[in-house]
Amino acid sequence: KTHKFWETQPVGQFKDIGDSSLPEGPIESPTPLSEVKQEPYNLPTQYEWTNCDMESEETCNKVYNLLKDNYVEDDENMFRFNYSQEFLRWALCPPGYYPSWHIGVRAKASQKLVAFITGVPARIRVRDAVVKMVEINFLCVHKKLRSKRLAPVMIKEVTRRVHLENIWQAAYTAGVVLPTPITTCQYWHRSLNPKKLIDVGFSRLGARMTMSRTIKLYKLPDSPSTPGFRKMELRDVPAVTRLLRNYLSQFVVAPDFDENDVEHWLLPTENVVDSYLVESPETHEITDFCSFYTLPSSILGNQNYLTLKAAYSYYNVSVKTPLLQLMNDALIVAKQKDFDVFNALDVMHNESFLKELKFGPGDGQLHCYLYNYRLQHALRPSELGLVLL
Ligand SMILES: CCOC(=O)c1cnc2ccc(OC)cc2c1SCCC#N
Repeated sequence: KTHKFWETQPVGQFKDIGDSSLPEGPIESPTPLSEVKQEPYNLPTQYEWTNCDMESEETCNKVYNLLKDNYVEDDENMFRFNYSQEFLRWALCPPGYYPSWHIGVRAKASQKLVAFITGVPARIRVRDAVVKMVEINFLCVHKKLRSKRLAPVMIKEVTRRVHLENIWQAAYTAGVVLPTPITTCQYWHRSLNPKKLIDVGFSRLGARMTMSRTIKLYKLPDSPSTPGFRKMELRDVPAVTRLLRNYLSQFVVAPDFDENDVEHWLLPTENVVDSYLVESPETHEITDFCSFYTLPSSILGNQNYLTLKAAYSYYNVSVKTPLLQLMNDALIVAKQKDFDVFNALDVMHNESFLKELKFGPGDGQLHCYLYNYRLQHALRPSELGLVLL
């Protein structure tokens, strides 16, 4: 397969796989800032660059609608991600973010937003090196402008703006294979509302299974089983940060979260992220943590349902409470909050609970990438401690 654009980029190339003479780490050295291209890349003449101020209700709404109508769909075009406006503000405005990294492409004549790409800063540890990176996300080109080769120039433009801030590495994911994944994850799905998933055509009634038998199979208790299981609060940030940093230290690639990061990424935010912890009733020590984020999807071409309410496993820490029990409690609270499905990737220790908690494997894969950073060989998903939104 020819990757015209990616073969020009400092990423692991397929031809290099297995070449152990190539050292692990940055592929290209930083360029002196004076040598970074100072002016934006050229777009086709009828389009212009525009910075999208995500803290502006009006602009955030335009980005929301572009993504709602044109962002990623599954292979069978049954679903399209429908990130909410509050989710987009959360995902794109973390501590230290750069508004200039929320890049839109506008049609000059109509002033309509026709494409989008974003970067947010992140400190990511790779083995024992903490690297300042950008997390690239939400690359979206309007359905009517596909195959105009807009994506490569958008990727070059966000790269240029990131270089101007002296950042030289990136992390990103894609449903497609590009040079070269550091790992490939599998999606797993746990039905919470099996009737709806069957009605929309995602799930099918098992052989010799009735609908009522299927509903019973996925039934969950009304409340969590772990004593001391409660919502995370602001006062818990120091303890959760310690717990999470220690737990993530076992993975090859993981975020290097500090208390500021934990406060932004993990404090419960309505309709965006839910996080719970276990506080020992005896000692009041915080021993475990689990979290999931809210990412609805539009259901395409179904008369009875418009939206799928999906929860996505985020960061979970099991020290005292078995991960199986902790995640079962996460399923219980997600069901209480009326989610239709709980999704998880086979990253970190997730494989240990997926089958037992009645997750089924999805048919989509998620490939994870680093830009300008070589790993000598691909990782197992269980070695990845990073969840990108
Ligand atoms: C019911 C299980 O499937 C999904 O939750 C879902 C929902 N919306 C999507 C939108 C675009 C899409 O494009 C790959 C996939 C989905 C998926 S499956 C992969 C995500 C997970 N877990």
